Amino acid sequence: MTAQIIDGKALAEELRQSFKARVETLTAKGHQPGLVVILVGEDPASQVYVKNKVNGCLAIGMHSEKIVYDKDVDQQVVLDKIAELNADPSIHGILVQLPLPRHFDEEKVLEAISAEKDVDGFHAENVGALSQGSPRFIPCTPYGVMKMFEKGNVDLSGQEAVVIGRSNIVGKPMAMLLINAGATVTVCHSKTRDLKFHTRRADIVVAAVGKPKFVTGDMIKPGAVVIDVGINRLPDGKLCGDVDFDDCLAVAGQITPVPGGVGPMTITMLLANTIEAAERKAGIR
Ligand SMILES: Nc1nc(=O)c2c([nH]1)NC[C@@H]1CN(c3ccc(C(=O)N[C@@H](CCC(=O)O)C(=O)O)cc3)C=[N+]21
Ligand SMILES: [Mg+2]
Repeated sequence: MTAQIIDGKALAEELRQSFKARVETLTAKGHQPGLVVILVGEDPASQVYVKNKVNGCLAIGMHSEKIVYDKDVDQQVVLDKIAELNADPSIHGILVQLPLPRHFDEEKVLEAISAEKDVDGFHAENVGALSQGSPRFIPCTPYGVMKMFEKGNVDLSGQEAVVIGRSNIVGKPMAMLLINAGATVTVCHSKTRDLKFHTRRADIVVAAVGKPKFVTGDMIKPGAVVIDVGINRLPDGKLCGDVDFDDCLAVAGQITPVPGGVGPMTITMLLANTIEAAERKAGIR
């Protein structure tokens, strides 16, 4: 048996094409969607992601700009910029690229972003709305994964789902979305005693651990859907996920690749959230 591959890159492109008309309508009404990405420091991987985000916006007619600060910048400078962007009617989405340098209070920075412009969905108000089952902005990576389930015709209701990783960015919101969709959800993490016991009985496994090729074929139930959220840079410069793709390919029913899986979908859902923010402001939804 060979798993069906869920092509995130193709789905991302399909969705981005469908966004163009919405952007055009908004622009004609004087509400061209605008996203600002704030980057602190010069981490090369972050620079690539930020460039992909800005270019993804521009390619479908949105406005986008990045603001780059030196890694030693005073936190107050960033907070003042966020306040300015909160008040700027031409900007609908604000994203502060994580992680921030150590002298930053990450929570304070994220809470400074207006909840209406928090296209990452990391603001406490938006986290609360999601956990109550009435999301306003869904965090981009888990949102992208949900779209991939849709594309792969994965019916989540009643399914056993295991999320590996409990981060605020991926694991927790992913678990919330799966619960809201009717799955029975187990969240595993570094303290989990017998990980394989859990993953072996799962119909759906979402890996967000940050360890290259961590999930192997023997951990997977035959036919399961395996979603790889990991982005690990190997010493040879190659990108690799948290899933041992070649090993799981023979066991899984459906699987996502890295690159070309969840990553492109993350950026696509960032565009979707920014467009949605502009539509709300324009009174379209
Ligand atoms: N506030 C904030 N929001 C984020 O959404 C956020 C963040 N901070 N910090 C970093 C992570 C990481 N992230 C990625 C997005 C796209 C790809 C992506 O497009 N990956 C391509 C490959 C890109 C490459 O070649 O490096 C792929 O998987 O095919 C990867 C990683 C968003 N993040
Ligand atoms: Mg963890």
